Amino acid sequence: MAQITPMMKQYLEIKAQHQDAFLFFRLGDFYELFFEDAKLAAQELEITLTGRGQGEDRIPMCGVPYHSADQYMSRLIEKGYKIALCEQVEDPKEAKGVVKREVVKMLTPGTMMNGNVIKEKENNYLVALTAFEDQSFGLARTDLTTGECAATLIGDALEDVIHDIASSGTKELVVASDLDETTLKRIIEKCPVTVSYEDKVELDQDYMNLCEDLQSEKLKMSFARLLQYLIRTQKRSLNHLQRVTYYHFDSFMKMDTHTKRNLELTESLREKKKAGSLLAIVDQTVTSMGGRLVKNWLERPLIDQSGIEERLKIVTSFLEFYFEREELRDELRHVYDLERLAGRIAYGSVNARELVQLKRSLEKIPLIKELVGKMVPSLLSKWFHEEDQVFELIELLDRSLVEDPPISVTEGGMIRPGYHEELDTYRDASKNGKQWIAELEQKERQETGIRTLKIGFNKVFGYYIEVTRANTHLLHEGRYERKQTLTNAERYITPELKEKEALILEAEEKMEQLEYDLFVSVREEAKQFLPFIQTLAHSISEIDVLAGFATVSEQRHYVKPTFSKKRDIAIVDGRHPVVETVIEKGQYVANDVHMTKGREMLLITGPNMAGKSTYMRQLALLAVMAQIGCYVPATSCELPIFDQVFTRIGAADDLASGQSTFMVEMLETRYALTKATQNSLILLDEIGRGTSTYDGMALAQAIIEYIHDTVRAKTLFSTHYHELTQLDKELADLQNVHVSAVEENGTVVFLHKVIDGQADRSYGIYVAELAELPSQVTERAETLLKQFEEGTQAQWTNQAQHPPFSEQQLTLFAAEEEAKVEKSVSDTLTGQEEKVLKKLVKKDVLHMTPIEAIQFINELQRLLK
Ligand SMILES: Nc1ncnc2c1ncn2[C@@H]1O[C@H](COP(=O)(O)OP(=O)(O)OP(=O)(O)O)[C@@H](O)[C@H]1O
Repeated sequence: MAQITPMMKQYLEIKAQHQDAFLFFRLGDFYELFFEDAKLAAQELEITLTGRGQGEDRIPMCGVPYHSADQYMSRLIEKGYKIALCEQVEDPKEAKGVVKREVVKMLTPGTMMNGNVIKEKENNYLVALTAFEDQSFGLARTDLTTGECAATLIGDALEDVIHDIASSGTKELVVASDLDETTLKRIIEKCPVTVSYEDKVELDQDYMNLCEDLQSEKLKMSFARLLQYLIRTQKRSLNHLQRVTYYHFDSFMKMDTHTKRNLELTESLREKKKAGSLLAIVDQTVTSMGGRLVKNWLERPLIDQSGIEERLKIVTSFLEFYFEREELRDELRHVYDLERLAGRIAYGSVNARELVQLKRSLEKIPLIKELVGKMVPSLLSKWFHEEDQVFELIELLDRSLVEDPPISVTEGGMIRPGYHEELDTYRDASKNGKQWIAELEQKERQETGIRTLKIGFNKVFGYYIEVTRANTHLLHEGRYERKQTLTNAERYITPELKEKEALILEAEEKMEQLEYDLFVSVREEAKQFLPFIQTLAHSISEIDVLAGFATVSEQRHYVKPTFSKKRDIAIVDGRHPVVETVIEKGQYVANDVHMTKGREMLLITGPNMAGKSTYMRQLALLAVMAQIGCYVPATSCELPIFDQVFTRIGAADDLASGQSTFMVEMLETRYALTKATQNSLILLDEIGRGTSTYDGMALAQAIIEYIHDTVRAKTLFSTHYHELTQLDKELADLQNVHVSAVEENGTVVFLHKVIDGQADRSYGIYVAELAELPSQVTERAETLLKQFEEGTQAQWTNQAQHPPFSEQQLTLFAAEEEAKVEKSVSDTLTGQEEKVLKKLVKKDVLHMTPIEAIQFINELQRLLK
């Protein structure tokens, strides 16, 4: 670059400080982006890339208008980028040289307060990770939109850290710049979040009180990193942050990301949508706050029995009162998102309309409280205290704000008459002035005799008297000053009109300013109520979630689970909560699960598609539902409280990490074998199928033996290796079960019923037929199967004599196809036609050029002629 302008110099200096973000550089009415930022933004936002300067020095540039910048910024944030917002911080008229500019705020995925990134029923977490010398980790998280803050410590287990970060809603991770590279890489591989850096870990004096509940220095340090990052990037009040709660990582049922995904807890595997997940079934909430809470609960089921039973007890009570519960839910529907509203009050971004919505929500509280009191009187004091504050806040908002204020806070129309004397005086002045003008209009009409004379207002000329051209001669000479000429009319002013105008405009200007100031003071006053609003929000969310559990339990005929001290599983007529809703009514086959002494492990065999995976997932889902405090789909259900659930079902979701499917399967299995305890649940689906039969079978057996003898966790193991069913003779706690199927007139009927004993066949070829594989393949497979079963497979092991199956079969198909064509062609056609058709059939059309094709058709035509 030959020469850079002073402004570019300023740009480059600021950009150097914000390498990892798009620098939105304010230039007048635009935010401009330069160099690589411009190229990437133009591509991501599909806007035109232009340039600044000439020739070789031309700098790539693109820009977005200031007034519509929000939508562009949100789109970048949604894609995981960060933005440094650089504003002009002095008045350009007063600037000497280049206008002073500063980054006033960072916009990042984890710190957004609004825009598309913020999903109504989802948290938006920013997580800070601190690695300590003793190999332990500290995690602190916050959702800025709600102010929720929490922290935990995790011993030397990166996997646990990853699972905690991966819990849904984490948008951004803050780490120290010297965090070990492999550690960071492993985290990012599993949870692709935006990474940011913060090295300062001293606790800011202003926010000390937030950490009062944190006992250890490590926890405080972890939270301090988060806080320092927020202070540095947000540069504004953070006083809606709530006290940091400590959560013990071990106080929840642990599930790794793979397990959560596989059980389709919060989204379906294929479509990655809520529909088809367990969440879609158990989330019957009617508020956004409730929606977020139920998702959180699903991510972290409880393991403390009293906590679970407290929730179940409430669900039971809600179930007993149908009408009250429905009325309660109707009331809850009118409750606004109090948590996020609290965030906006604290941030100073709340408008009058939202405050009125807050008031209307608060007005619902007394009735909600009364209904809750009828159903669960014992919880009233937990959920609703500080009742006075409800009324105080309602009173404040009612007294100060009109019923239907505008969204804008600068154009007046928000404050209720009678709230402020001075404002009322200005309003009167403005109103009287307008009245005076209306009267003047009448007077002028009479005096001049012009019936069409009118008084109007515009921003440029203020008030004016408008007279059509034809009538201007009727005006008194010298009294009216002409201001504007229109096609058919003239506009005039008079000294007395201008005098009144000054009074009216002054009153209006003062009124708007005063209204704004008054509104800000109401908003400030509302800030005093923040802790109360936040607590209330939490109670409302809990009530909403639990009333929703009662609703779904009633609609779908769930039962209350009980918990076994002996670690027994006794489920009668259990159903898969999601599958039962998608198959035809009455078609779902309920299944029992009995796992007690002597049958701690079930080895499941049965045809493909019979329902093995459904049965396995069903058990895990019932456990999760029970431990979040919901009833479960069964006739009766006794379960242990599981500390962890491990699944190895399906594969191919880790291809991005560059590992083979089989390797991933083994890694996940290792994780289960090393982490599971006697109180865990392990689901292993066809382990070993990713390698050769003997390897696979050997591994499967060894894994079963290891779990049986050493881990002793409750385990479901499905397999197609029927040889493994012999293991029940040696392993005292292993029981064979199978999903039954019957053959009727050559077709297989899947009964989906799981019963004790082993399956005799897999019916894989039958499923292949259902999938309409070419009949040559399935017929050949039948023959091979017979040979295998007759013990003649040995000859197939010699690869040298037999080409690989696919190759041999393909040549076979090709020859057969050709013979068929030749035969059918020769049956009906003349010699020449036959020749043409044969030529056509043999030609490799897909590899011809257009010219070759034309020549070829020409030749065929010639033959026929
Ligand atoms: N208990 C049941 N009642 C009714 N239908 C069921 C039941 N269980 C499973 N199904 C149906 O059968 C389909 C296949 O079930 P699933 O995937 O569990 O079979 P699988 O035995 O694991 O098959 P594979 O061995 O091929 O993986 C399900 O999508 C569902 O539609």
